[in-house]
Amino acid sequence: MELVLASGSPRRFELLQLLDRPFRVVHPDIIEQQHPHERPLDYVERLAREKAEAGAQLCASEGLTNAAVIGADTVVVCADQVLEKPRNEADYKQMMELLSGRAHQAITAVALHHNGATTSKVVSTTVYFKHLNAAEIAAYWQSGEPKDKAGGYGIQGRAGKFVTHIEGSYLAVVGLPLYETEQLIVQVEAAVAKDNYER
Ligand SMILES: Cc1cn([C@H]2C[C@H](O)[C@@H](COP(=O)(O)OP(=O)(O)OP(=O)(O)O)O2)c(=O)[nH]c1=O
Repeated sequence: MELVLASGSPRRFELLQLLDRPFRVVHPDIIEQQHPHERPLDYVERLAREKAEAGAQLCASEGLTNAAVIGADTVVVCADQVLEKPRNEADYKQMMELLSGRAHQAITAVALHHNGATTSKVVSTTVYFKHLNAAEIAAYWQSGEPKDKAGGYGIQGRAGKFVTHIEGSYLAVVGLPLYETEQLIVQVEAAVAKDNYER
């Protein structure tokens, strides 16, 4: 079984390295569009599963049929609004004004596809932001950090100083919850070992 990360996120690459298992990376391209009335938790989980499954197809097209492929997705949810990557500075500003001085959910789903089946877990973390003034919001955009991050911020970067506390998983906010990811891998490994034993 070969482990594969289906992601272009440098955060997910760095985090997955911490599991000390060799893996390769593929870059599937999927459409990230919430369905009407789709709950945020369901949306994030669907995207993680679609990324893992699209990654498995890419692997299969390269002749790698025994891959265990990881996909993940992160969104921020605040006041019933789903915040993904900001489209531009104005979009970013709206996000920061919404997040300022209140709590929101950072939701990450991780999925693992192996041998035609996909398993997944969703982790929701509550993140509390201090009140942000216009100068702080403008300066943070100039840092370049917000552009490629859900909700327009990176807790692991300069936005760390905006966060008063969290309830949940820090690594899930950054993009890949390691405990849950390891659990999914171990479950698949156990199923493969059982299958080999019974043959
Ligand atoms: C909230 C938050 C998000 N993020 C990042 C994690 C993800 O890379 C990104 C959310 O976008 P995603 O669409 O989940 O992922 P992605 O497009 O970066 O990568 P992939 O190829 O796997 O689809 O936001 C942080 O780095 N720090 C944070 O605090």
